[in-house]
Amino acid sequence: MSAKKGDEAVLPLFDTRAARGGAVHKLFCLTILCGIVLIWSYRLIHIPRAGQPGKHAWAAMFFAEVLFGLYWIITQSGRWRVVYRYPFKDRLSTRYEEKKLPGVDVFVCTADPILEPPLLVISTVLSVMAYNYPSEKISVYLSDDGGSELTFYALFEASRFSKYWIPFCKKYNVEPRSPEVYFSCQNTSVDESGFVLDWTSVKERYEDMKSRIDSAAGKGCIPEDIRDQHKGFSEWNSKVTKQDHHSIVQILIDGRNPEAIDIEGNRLPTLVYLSREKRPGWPHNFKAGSMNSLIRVSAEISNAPIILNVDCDMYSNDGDAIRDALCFFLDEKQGQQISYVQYPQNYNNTVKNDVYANLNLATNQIELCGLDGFGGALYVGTGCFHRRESLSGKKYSGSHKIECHSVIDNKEGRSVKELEEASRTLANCSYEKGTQWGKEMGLVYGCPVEDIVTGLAIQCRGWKPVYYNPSKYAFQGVCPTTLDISLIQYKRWSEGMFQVFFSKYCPFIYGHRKISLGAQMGYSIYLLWAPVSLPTLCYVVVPALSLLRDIPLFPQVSSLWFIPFAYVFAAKTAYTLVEDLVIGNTLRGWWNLQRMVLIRRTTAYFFAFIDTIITQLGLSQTAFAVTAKVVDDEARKRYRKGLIDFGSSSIMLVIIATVALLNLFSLGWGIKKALFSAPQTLEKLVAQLTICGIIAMLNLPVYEGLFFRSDKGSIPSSVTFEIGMQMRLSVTALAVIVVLSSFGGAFGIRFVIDREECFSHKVEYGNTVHFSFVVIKSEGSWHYSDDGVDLVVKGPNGEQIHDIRDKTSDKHEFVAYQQGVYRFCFTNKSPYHETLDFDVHAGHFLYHDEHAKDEHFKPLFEHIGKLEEALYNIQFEQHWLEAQTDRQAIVNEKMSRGAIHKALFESAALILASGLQVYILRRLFERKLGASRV
Ligand SMILES: O=c1ccn([C@@H]2O[C@H](COP(=O)(O)OP(=O)(O)O[C@H]3O[C@H](CO)[C@@H](O)[C@H](O)[C@H]3O)[C@@H](O)[C@H]2O)c(=O)[nH]1
Ligand SMILES: [Mn+2]
Repeated sequence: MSAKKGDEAVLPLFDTRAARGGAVHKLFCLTILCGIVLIWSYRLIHIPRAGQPGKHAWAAMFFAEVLFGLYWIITQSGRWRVVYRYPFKDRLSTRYEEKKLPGVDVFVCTADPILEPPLLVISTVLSVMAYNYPSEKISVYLSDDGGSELTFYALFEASRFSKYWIPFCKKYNVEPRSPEVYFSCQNTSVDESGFVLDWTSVKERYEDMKSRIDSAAGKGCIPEDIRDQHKGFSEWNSKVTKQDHHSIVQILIDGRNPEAIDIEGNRLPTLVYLSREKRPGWPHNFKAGSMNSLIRVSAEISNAPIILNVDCDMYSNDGDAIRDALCFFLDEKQGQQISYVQYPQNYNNTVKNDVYANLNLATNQIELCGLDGFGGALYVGTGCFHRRESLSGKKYSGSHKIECHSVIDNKEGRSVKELEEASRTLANCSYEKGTQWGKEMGLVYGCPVEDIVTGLAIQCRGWKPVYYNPSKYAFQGVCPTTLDISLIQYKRWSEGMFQVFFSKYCPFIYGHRKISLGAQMGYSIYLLWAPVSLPTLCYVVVPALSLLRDIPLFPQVSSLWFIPFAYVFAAKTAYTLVEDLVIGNTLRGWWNLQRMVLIRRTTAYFFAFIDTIITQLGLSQTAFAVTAKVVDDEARKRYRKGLIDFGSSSIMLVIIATVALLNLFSLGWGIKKALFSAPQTLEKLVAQLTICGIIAMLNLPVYEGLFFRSDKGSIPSSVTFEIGMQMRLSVTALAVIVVLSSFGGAFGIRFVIDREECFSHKVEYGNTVHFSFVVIKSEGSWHYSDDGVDLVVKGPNGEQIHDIRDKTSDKHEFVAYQQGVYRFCFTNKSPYHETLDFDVHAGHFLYHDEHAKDEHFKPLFEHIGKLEEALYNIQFEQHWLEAQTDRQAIVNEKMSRGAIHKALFESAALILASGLQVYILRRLFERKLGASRV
């Protein structure tokens, strides 16, 4: 070793390499940028002139495209200078003896014994206790914001089980070191008899422990005989509640004690339970508050220079991760400036094709590396190694060598009792009063994404963070397995991040001259999630609505202007697709990701946007809704099957369903138009049709959830109901009718009638025939009358079915008991020519059918039937409204203005309706949050 030492010392402990292919990528970006600029130009050059319809829709599209374009520019920072990190832990081992390695304090945070079951928590704790690292240098701290005796009990059990678990892990180098995960995998094909014996006995112990914890959880109390085994249990009495209790600090294993050893006689890591004081009226600042207490308490007890922070569900998946991370901190040249080493968030419960897009492949493998390239590696709250100095608020000042002290036995230091006493004070509510904690020291308070903002603050103090994404996951956690949970999580993130953008920590201001422009932009990729909801909503609503009203918003296909639109869309899509496939996604996984992006943007981000504005106005405060880590068995099964769990009737579902149905209807409508009108019309509407078509395809599972599924994860009928009630315009019905019957023979015509005019319509046996008419205008513009027309309907044999007299509008329906040609004859008795709008529609109504006997389908068909009827009413009403407006327009001699006003009115109504919806949604949503608030 001594011979090699000389040249070893100069070799770096890690390497940073830039990704290949940079130049080609930059060129590609340039072409997209050109496309975007051309799109903007098109919008500016072709603004509809006064009098042309669709001005507002045009403005909305321009607004959306400008925001999309700008956001796209910002996101390029994540791909501009991608770097990868390579630590060399072999060099570390040769350079540092075990004794010389620094101590590591591991913080595990938990907040709720129901959402985060104690068994999950202790599995994480056990996994970090079992690192391939000198045990006496590891101290594990569990912060329990739930203040739960059960969690304490589980940790107490874990402290005993660790005596078997740690030596077992190290002896056979088992992975992963979470006992729960390890034993749930089938992994005993090794026929070393010694191993099998050990495996069996450790597993038995584990199962025993599990059943004791489970039974305590079931009973809701800790058995007396166990309570007597540790003094810590006396901390709990009837007065202790989650929101109101004194600080509890219990050192369960004192690593300095030479007697704290495992069954093989090796030292054990220190293990500490902490539940900081909580009092009503004292803000506890969620996870940030918990981390800051941990920083102080651990400083008192072990004060290791390196801190590893994991969430309670993020177990260690690689026994060597500490050594990898140390390569960065201990590197002679660059190590001293490094503040933290962040690992990506990976999950062990993702499913094939990833329905909720939890994998974040592109983020983990590219974007975060891109940020790292600009010196802006994010701190994402878990799986992060910190330098204690930088986390506690110290500025980078040039020399920060990590002290590697050896362990002192407790005989020389303070007693466990003294340490616990001292620590308790540090975890009291009042301790931080008048200090810089939460501001300049520790994690930053006041934001639901304490991690991101703290990382930014650390960077702005001159430190250089590192993002390291090893091929073997260092940590694995639990990702959301229902749509609700996932959207609530994304809402917290996007809201928290948008708040940062508005606060003094806005990277462009706070980071000005402190971090590079690339890093400032990189942060903004995430900080601006919430506002991206606005252009997205424009794009999923406006083209569809305009299609319904035959207003083209895009250049026609034969125009050169069509090219930039098509290019930008195709290039971007192809790029993300290829990228995703290259980094290991499947085609369906990518497709699911597109759907989730759409859903997140139109719901979670949108609500986050609204809530941020409200918070900015000082009207409310944001809470931290803890992500549930467990769901019931049925929900788990649906998740495994890849079925979207729409779950409870969250208000977000109303938006999801509305967007889905609106686009489906517009698509149907557009196709119908395309089939029955001149090709030029089609050419103008191709782009909108495509947009609606893609959105409809993305939403296939939503339609399934609305109409075809009946399990608990399907969309509850209250959502459909809410759409109907709140939107007035029952999009649900519209969609269904288009799909089921619009091709079956709907017929709408506007014509001028002098005296008499007849129409024939062929009808199948058993069809229900709906018809309606509206008198739009009379010929002379000065003449405004309520003169009506007569309508006589006759069947194939000349029998009279309806006789309507002197009406300006009417609608009826009848069932055709005979197949053949039905005649509709209008008579105009007034001396003027009248313009008439006439609609007839013969549908094969499913709910009239006898064969719908299957109990399973019957409710569905009834539902559809009702919807169909509802649609017809709406269509009729729309016609009537239109006719009224046109009539008005004639009177005013301002036809076009009238149309614009109408559009305005319609959009205003829609916005109003959505506003109302949002309000109700918010209230509901808040109640939902309230339920899981900590
Ligand atoms: O009052 C609280 C609330 C939460 N937590 C803990 O914080 C962690 C993260 O909470 P979780 O509900 O799992 O949030 P996620 O959305 O999964 O968390 C991501 O995003 C958060 C910021 O929004 C970060 O704090 C997390 O570290 C990061 O993993 C969990 O261990 C909780 O126990 C507390 O300790 N105290
Ligand atoms: Mn989590």
